[in-house]
Amino acid sequence: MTGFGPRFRAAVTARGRLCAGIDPHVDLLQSWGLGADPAGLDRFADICIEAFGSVAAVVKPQVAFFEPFGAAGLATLERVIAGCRDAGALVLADAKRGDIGSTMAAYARAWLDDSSPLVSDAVTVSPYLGFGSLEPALDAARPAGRGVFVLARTSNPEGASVQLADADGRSVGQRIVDAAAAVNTDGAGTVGVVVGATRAHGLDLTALAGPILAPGLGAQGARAEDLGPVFAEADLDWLLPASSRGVLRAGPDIGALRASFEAARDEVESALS
Ligand SMILES: O=C(O)c1cc(=O)[nH]c(=O)n1[C@@H]1O[C@H](COP(=O)(O)O)[C@@H](O)[C@H]1O
Repeated sequence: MTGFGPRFRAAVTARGRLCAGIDPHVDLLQSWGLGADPAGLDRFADICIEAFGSVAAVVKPQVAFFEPFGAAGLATLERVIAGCRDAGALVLADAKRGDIGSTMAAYARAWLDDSSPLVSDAVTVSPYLGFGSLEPALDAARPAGRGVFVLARTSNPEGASVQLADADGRSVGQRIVDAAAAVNTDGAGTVGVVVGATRAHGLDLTALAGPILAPGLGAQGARAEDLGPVFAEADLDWLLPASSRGVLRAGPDIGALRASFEAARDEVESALS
């Protein structure tokens, strides 16, 4: 089985470096003329699958926006995942899971195991219970060629108080990056990190050898031209900037939505070239 790293690299080489976030905020549903109900969510999902599935290297459904609809929301999320994967996109489930190892194993089954209707190509995880607690997710991801994206330096201003804290001479965020790099020495690129595009992060990412998800483009204020300076020291072939609302605001017309994604992706590619 090809590791997640090579699968990621092939996808971004073919389709470009922009992750399409699928975040069905209630105000977006309303501005698309849809109800904030299961039928509206379903229509939003269909439009996103159609607009992004065949053009984006990676799509990232934000699980939190499906959960308020209960079983119906999860059924829609299953369709988003399967529909986008069928259309050739890698699906990164933005679930930000994290728990003690035995519970982490259940999260790994949910998001990374073929037996689950939610199986995705990768999932976001939180390392707050210690990087080692993520081991069951890494063990599930590795043999399946799937990936795990670990929060390191998030795009929100509040992240600094924890992520920049000193941990024996390195920041907490740097320790997460270094732990990810140690796993990736096997060349599979199983572990990615999440580093917001919104500000200087102060991390040394040079040894990572895995993907860098960089949310914050668009609605949170980061621009394509910020990416070069913010990630000056990183290997830009691993960079995956992400935008959700900034692109989604162009809906509900499928053509306009896809054009908005493609314009943002082209801006990223020309800024990084
Ligand atoms: O893991 C993430 O994707 C993530 C990490 C981070 O540091 N910041 C961040 O905004 N995100 C997610 O990325 C998306 C950003 O959405 P927009 O601000 O609408 O582009 C949301 O789904 C966030 O939960």
